[in-house]
Amino acid sequence: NNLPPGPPRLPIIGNLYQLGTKPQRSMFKLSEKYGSLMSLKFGYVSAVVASTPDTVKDVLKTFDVECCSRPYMTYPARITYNLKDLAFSFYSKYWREVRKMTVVELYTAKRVKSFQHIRQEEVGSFVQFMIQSASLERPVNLNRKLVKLSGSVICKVGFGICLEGSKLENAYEEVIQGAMEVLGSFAAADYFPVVGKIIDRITGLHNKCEKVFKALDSFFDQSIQQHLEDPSIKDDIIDLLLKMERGETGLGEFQLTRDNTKGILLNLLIAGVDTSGHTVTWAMTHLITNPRVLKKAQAEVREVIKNKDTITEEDIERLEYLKMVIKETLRINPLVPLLIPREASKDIKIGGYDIPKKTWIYVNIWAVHRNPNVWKDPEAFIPERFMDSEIDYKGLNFELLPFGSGRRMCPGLGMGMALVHVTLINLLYRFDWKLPEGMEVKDVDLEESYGLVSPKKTPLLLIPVLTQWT
Ligand code: HEM
Repeated sequence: NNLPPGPPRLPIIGNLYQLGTKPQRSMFKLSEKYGSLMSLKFGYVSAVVASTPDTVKDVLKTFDVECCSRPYMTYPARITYNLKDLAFSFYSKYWREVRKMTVVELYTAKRVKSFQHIRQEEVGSFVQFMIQSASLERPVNLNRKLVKLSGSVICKVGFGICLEGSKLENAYEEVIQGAMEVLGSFAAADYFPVVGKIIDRITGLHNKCEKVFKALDSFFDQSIQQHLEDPSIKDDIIDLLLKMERGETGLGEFQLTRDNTKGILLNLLIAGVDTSGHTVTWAMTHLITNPRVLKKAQAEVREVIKNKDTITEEDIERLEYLKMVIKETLRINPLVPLLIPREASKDIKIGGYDIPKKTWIYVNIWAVHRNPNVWKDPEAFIPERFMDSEIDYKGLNFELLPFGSGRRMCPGLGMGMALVHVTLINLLYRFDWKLPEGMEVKDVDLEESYGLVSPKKTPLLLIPVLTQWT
């Protein structure tokens, strides 16, 4: 075969030793030397990595059908009730039915709009918390508070229950973060048959997966039980899934079981929570370290919103600079830097190279978003680069793909971005921000941690300051 070039590999482990703790960065560096389509070997798994807009376009557009399945991954399979979900299941009739159903039930613009009052309510309580912290001049851990905010919204939208008082209330952060680590891990079990499972037991990955699975499972049981006991909770996604289980309505040719219901719910919880919350944390991190941008964004928000008591999602449209700030945040810190791995479902040829069937395909959008041929001074946070630019994140511009593109593109874009915008508007409109005593801008680090998502590694601590707009 004429495979894409790649770095030399060690016997047995292949290139695994080169991934380090931040695979997106290591792969980016390697691609600068070995090319925009690069071969890697992880144990017995052959993989390719696409790292530039052109090669990514080949994978996500030209060969979307051939590249949109997912490989079988041991721990995602366990957490998703053996691939009964949307994000990790193979490209199949089942996936198509679940995607169609969840898009209609949750992700259309109309549905997203219908959940506006929930976002409004939850952001309202979040603002109240900030006001208290501001009056006590107490630093707030924004990572934690923002993930909790998106968790509260998702619990109400998807599960019809309050996060507070639920089985996840106290373990919430730990469970979601653990799930992301397990889902994004380069697990030995996937690359070394038999012995890999033993390695994962030694490293603790197996146990972590079991712990996370049990916590999530009992949360799903609780939400489902609540629906079964209280007939007044109806017309939400759980209600529909339960009707499908009972055969009152169908999902194509499929008869749903409780595991299908839980698998589908899992995506909603996991995909919806970390992503939106951490995107706002990254935006605030870049704003506090770029006072010029913070000032400009605040001035715009305050000018447009003026003295309105309630900030609505209709206000977003008029906030041109804020939208650029968010785009720039998603460019520098795409929350899912390698997307979710794909697998070639047949032999294909990309850029003259052979990609054999069953090859795992990684799309390194972290690298795409730093491509020097597209982005001048790529590490600098400059929202103005989007001024007079057509580039958007909706999957049509292969230079900016925080939500992916093609058949597997994130269906939750609208829901996620509505929360990101409305939260950020509130934070900028109502408060000024300062660093905790003794800290300076240069002390705020920009290091990300790696899992399926890449949040800021050390929490962002900021003190909200009351203003005339609070
Ligand atoms: C800022 C917020 C978000 C970002 C940056 C984001 C990003 C992504 C990315 C990059 C993917 C993988 C696409 C691929 O593999 O090609 C994805 C998949 C997915 N996302 Fe999102 N997401 C966000 C919010 C949400 C929300 C709020 C939900 C649901 C409530 C959601 C549900 C999903 C699902 C179900 C998938 C799997 C789709 C499939 O494989 O068919 N996402 N997301």
